[in-house]
Amino acid sequence: MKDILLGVNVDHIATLRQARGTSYPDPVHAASVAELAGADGITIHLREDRRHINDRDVEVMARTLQTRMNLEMAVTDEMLDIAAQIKPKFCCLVPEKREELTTEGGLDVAGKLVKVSDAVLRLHSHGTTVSLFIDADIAQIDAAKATGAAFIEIHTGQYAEAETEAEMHEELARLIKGIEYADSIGLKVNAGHGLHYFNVKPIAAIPQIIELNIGHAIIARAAIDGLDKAVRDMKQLMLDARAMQLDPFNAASGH
Ligand SMILES: CC(=O)[C@@H](O)[C@H](O)COP(=O)(O)O
Ligand SMILES: NCC(=O)COP(=O)(O)O
Repeated sequence: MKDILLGVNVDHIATLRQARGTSYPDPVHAASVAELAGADGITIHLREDRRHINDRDVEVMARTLQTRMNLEMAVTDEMLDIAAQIKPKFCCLVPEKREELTTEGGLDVAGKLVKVSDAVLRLHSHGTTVSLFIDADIAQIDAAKATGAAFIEIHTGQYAEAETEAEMHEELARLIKGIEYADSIGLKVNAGHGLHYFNVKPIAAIPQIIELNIGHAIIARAAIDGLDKAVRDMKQLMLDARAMQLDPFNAASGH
């Protein structure tokens, strides 16, 4: 069974920096620490409002990352122009609303098929591999396939926000159904949003998942225990779940 990869999202190092308008903490430094601790890639979300990651962070990381950049961005001309300059290894197209606290759902690929397909084509033209951040919904998965994107990233937010074990199992079943379907039609599957140290194992145990992108929980843990330990512990939980070939539902029940 293939090892699962960890993409560390360093957005919220930049959130701390923006809180006071200082030059520290630097997400570029955090990315380097995360890579040395075992991150397989670095995810950064350049939002239209630059509330955390800014253009300087993207430009510097494009030159300094030793693993690879996964640039999350909205499907806009501004962001596509930036991606054409930076040429990240990966780009994940995400929905974005200025008023949202964080990403609230998956990209409506089915409803914006021509726009998203054109964006995928433009990103492919400069060698960027594209992932689409979508809900585990068959119509969205079919639409993602139709755009020509190689990857999808399944939104795990509803699973992460489940309040009861029954709800968590229901969400897990929905995610597994979508992930298995996406894999069956030739899409490569990543997952992310809201994952933390106590809910990651059932998701990491799903064999079709290639990579988990995790940010908020790792950066929050880093504030207490340091980023090196926060990354190493998360990666170990993921590798253990995969190596033990855990049943996701048993893992969700704490077995
Ligand atoms: C798409 C997604 O779930 C996250 O990677 C995204 O970055 C969340 O936005 P914030 O980082 O602004 O919370
Ligand atoms: N795409 C998910 C991601 O990069 C990190 O999301 P979160 O762990 O900060 O919720």
